[in-house]
Amino acid sequence: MTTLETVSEQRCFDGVQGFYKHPSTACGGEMTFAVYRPPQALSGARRPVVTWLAGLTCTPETFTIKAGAQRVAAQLGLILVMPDTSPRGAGIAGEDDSYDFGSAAGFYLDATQEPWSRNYNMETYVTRELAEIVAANFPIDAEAQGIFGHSMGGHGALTLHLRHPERYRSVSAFAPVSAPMQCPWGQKAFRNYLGEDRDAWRQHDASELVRARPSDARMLIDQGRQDQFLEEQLKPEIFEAACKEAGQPYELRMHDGYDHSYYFVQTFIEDHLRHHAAALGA
Ligand SMILES: N[C@@H](CCC(=O)N[C@@H](CS)C(=O)NCC(=O)O)C(=O)O
Repeated sequence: MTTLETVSEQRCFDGVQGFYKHPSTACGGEMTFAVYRPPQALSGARRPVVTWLAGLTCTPETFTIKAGAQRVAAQLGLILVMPDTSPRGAGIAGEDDSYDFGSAAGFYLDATQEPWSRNYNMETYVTRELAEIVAANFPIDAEAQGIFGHSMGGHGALTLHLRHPERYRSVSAFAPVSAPMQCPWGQKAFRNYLGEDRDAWRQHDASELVRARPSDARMLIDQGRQDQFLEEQLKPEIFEAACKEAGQPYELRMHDGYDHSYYFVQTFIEDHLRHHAAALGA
């Protein structure tokens, strides 16, 4: 049984916002994550849980502090889980050199290439190791789990839902990296974590995955039209075309004036929380 250390716990909208750390087998070192427990969960009642995957440069604190999600999660009785965006301090040469690869850029996949494969196993970490730790330590309803995220984390939410539809029944994303094989962020990450095999890349590209195995869940995606990464990195039109072709239920909402920041995320976070609560029967 993994030992969980409480870093901090604070009252928030009659629930508890906590930060925790634990030794991780998947990531070969200590990992930190955050959990918000709504008031309904404090008496031990099992509640639906939604995991938030953050983007490049983020930590478990980013969404926790900037998205303003706790007020509505408290109303809806949703437990929120905020993992880190990569292993930390793995000791791999170059891991801290760039903002879009290595530390804070784990891309929610298991690396197959040395030296990254020793620590950078964020898919196993999020979907198995952390999921088990959360289930053992917090009153989640294991049959009611969803996933959402922003940018690199939007990519993670779409791909982890499509790869594990039985675990994550509801899904949504803000400004996701929608076709990573066709953008610089994705190509850099896939080349270094997965090598040159394009078939391996396809298993982690939402636009490729949705064509191969669409899900029954309706995907909610929000995207700002003034997002500085829209054309070069995010490419929602490729994912939209793939969803149409595959018959994947989805709603892509384009918003005038919004950029890539957490001001955009906090504007629409309530819609996403309600989307998950409705899908999970909260
Ligand atoms: N720092 C990068 C941009 C990184 C970035 O925009 N990260 C997004 C996710 S992809 C984010 O949420 N950053 C944290 C924040 O806004 O607090 C740059 O200089 O271009």
